[in-house]
Amino acid sequence: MLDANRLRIATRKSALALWQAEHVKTLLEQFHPHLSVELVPLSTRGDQILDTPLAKIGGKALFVKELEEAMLDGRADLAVHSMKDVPMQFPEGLGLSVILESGAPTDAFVSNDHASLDALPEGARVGTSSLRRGLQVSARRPDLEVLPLRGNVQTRLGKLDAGDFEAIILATTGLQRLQLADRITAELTPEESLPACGQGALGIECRHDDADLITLLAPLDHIPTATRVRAERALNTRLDGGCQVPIGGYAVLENDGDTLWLRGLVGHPDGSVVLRAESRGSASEPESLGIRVAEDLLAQGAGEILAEVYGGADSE
Ligand SMILES: NCc1[nH]cc(CCC(=O)O)c1CC(=O)O
Repeated sequence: MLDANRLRIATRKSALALWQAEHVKTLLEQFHPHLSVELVPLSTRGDQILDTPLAKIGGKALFVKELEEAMLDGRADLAVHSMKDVPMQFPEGLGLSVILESGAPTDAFVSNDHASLDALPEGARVGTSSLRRGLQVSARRPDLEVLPLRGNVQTRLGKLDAGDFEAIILATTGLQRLQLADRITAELTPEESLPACGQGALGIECRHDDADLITLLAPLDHIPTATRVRAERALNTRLDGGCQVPIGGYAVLENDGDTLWLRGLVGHPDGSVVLRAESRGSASEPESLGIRVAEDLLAQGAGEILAEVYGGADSE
């Protein structure tokens, strides 16, 4: 932190990224009225390459590299990330300092003509580039045609409205944050679409050695969300999951926050195999619960499915 009264948030320029950065700015200025927080909008390589499947261009790290460089060379103090997009490893000197209270963790079914996934006509086209979403759609409705859909939230809705698809699947919270909740036709239950690890939650990345900044960020930390996300990320890490993977992980707190219930899923991208595991454990040890559920999935053959997806250039 160069200046005790001024903080700079590195952010991508998409509407969702800007909303998230503004949200953190508002919270920080509420907790610390003397602070002035500004946004530093940056273009990332990921934003510039829109037509190639993410798995082929090196995954979601492409969306954070420029932000991380800005923090490392002192052009910015912090960056706000959707926890489901944050890689497990951080560059030397950077780390996750806090996890904010989660929005809705679910996926949303969005269609202009059809009320639900089950109500789609045979052969209908469903847009999503998420292997996790696609495989769950295909497993439930093998007759549907799951097609790639990339771009920011508005671009994806535009392609639906243009008639490219009968329905698309998006994150509920992304639509809510952009004041587009009225586009949600039906919120998918975790049984219909198990969310991604960390979905709905925001995290803040900054330099490890920036002790003053870490003190300022502390009031934004939300322990129940952090607990949930730690279990989900431990599951993902034990499965050796990168970002673009056919893995779901979703934990909820029970018993006044004493117990965590974690459900995990790994599937073949075409939906022909779906492995599920779940377990409950102490909320004081989220990582061991995540590892346990991951090992249950591995015992069922998750490793073979994931090796095929990572190794197979023709998986997308
Ligand atoms: N993949 C892009 C992305 N990253 C985070 C969100 C939504 C916000 C969140 O889940 O925290 C979205 C949009 C989407 O998946 O529809």
